[in-house]
Amino acid sequence: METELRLESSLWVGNKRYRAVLSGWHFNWTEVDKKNRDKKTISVPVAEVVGVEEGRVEILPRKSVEDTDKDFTVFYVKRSSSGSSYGLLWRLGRIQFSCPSRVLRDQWTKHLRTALKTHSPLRPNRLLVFINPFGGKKKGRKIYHSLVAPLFELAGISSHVIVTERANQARDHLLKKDLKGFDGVVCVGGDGMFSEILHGLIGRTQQEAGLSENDPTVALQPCPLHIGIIPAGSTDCVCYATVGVIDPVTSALHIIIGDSQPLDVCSVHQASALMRYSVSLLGYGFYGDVLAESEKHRWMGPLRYDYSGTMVYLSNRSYAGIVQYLPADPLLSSPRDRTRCLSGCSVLGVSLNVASCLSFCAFPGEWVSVEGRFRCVSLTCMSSSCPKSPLGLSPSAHLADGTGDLILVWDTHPLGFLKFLYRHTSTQDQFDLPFVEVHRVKAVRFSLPSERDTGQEMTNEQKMATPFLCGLCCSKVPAKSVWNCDGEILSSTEILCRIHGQLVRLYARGIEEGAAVHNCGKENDKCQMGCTLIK
Ligand SMILES: CCCCCCCCCCCCC/C=C/[C@@H](O)[C@H](COP(=O)(O)O)NC(=O)CCCCC
Ligand SMILES: Nc1ncnc2c1ncn2[C@@H]1O[C@H](COP(=O)(O)OP(=O)(O)O)[C@@H](O)[C@H]1O
Ligand SMILES: [Ca+2]
Repeated sequence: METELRLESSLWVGNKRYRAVLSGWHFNWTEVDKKNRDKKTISVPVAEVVGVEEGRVEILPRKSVEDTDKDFTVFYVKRSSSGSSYGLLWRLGRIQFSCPSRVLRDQWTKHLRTALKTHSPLRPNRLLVFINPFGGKKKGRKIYHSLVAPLFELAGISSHVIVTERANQARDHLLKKDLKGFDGVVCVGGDGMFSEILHGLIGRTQQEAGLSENDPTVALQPCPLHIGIIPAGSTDCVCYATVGVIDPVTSALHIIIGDSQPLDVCSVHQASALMRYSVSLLGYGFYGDVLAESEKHRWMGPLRYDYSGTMVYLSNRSYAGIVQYLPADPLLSSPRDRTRCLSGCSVLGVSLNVASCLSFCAFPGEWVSVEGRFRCVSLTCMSSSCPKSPLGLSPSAHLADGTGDLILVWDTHPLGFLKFLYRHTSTQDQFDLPFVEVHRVKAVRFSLPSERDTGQEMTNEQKMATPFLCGLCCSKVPAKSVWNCDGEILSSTEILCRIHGQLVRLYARGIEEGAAVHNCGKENDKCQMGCTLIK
């Protein structure tokens, strides 16, 4: 049995005396003062101690060390509300203690360091860091060197940094180079950069396990290395949906303390070839068109999505398609149950087993099939919340339950579609519209109806409702859209998608919410459930 590391003594902070206690999972200190009648204690979980240094140490604005005999400095995670976002910002807290003797100081630093190792086994020692210098507002390098690297250094993490010189360099490195000695891979960039790391690590893991990624029925091997995301992109959806804020310091602290969040991944196949993996948005129709349009305007930076979104909305397109899906167990959860997947969420699941995946061919009866014209067809393994849409594409989706949410938006009047889109920016239910359906699924297949049905002439009504782009200059609606797969355009339209439960792990812990109302009626720190009602 593990022996409890306990240490208790009087310590000084400035000219005030404190009772400091290290016991079990916590380190806390209480001012010993008659005026502190309510005995206000600051308590830090040992797992959230970032580092312990001898002497009086500061790291911001730059590192300074006053090497004294009887002092030690503790750095820890301090939370603050993030204002506009749902999650909490993490900042580096610092406290400098003075001991009556050097012996006691050494005892404190030794005990705290041992406790750290015992209580957070997943803390990384060595990281491989990829920086995309062109992501988002092109600030990746600056963000890493000024905000993240000093924290890694403080925590004793050594990192090998690669600033990418081309697209797919990070993916290729992970597929081919020696990864021995690394505990995790960090990407500094956006969802596209994350996707490179995802493909590199999943591919490498399957190669080493001798599994074929091209076979959609194969049970893929989970990746051993953790992934950390330092947000420096345009949408930063994966970071937002797993941490709750877009903040490099918060993300760096999650990496340092070795937080671990499993994540579902969707594999996308065409015939018997793997096309790509997706974790956030796999979208056909509106989201595919927005991505295709936005690629022409990359020079605009993150604003390209706002511009292209407006243009594509005004082009008023819908597309014919056949969607088949394998529903998940409705007794376990539903995309409309108004729960949210928050830190400590208990809605977990495993991957679709091989037999039920094969049953797509063998037992078509389990699959549901719908056909018609759609504004958009989207599949997401997580909420896909992002700063544009704080509750996301599917607010009750779960990060690690082995399912995805399929959102079908049938063709509708332009104002109806605008209402649907607009609801993503507030807490209004975007699924509570007559032309929208949402299904929790384990697999999806998309195909096109026969050719003569797709190149339809525009009706006069459609022409009137289409004041820009194709409506004014063309007489045909484009026959097909493209798939937006986490920000990459897929080269095929007809695809088979399968959700793999918990295929990768991130240095994150899900969204920590400030003042939330829980299903169990208890407050945040007492709730055992993890899931809360939508605010
Ligand atoms: C009238 C107001 C309309 C607001 C619509 C809001 C809907 C927003 C949902 C966004 C979901 C985003 C899911 C994430 C997608 C990213 O993977 C992808 C690539 O990101 P990056 O690598 O950072 O460039 N981003 C997009 O495809 C952008 C979609 C924007 C749609 C308007
Ligand atoms: N050095 C580079 N030059 C050009 N493209 C790159 C480079 N490094 C990464 N990329 C690619 O840039 C794309 C977008 O990167 P990302 O970091 O997601 O930024 P954004 O969120 O602005 O799209 C990714 O698909 C990635 O493959
Ligand atoms: Ca999921």
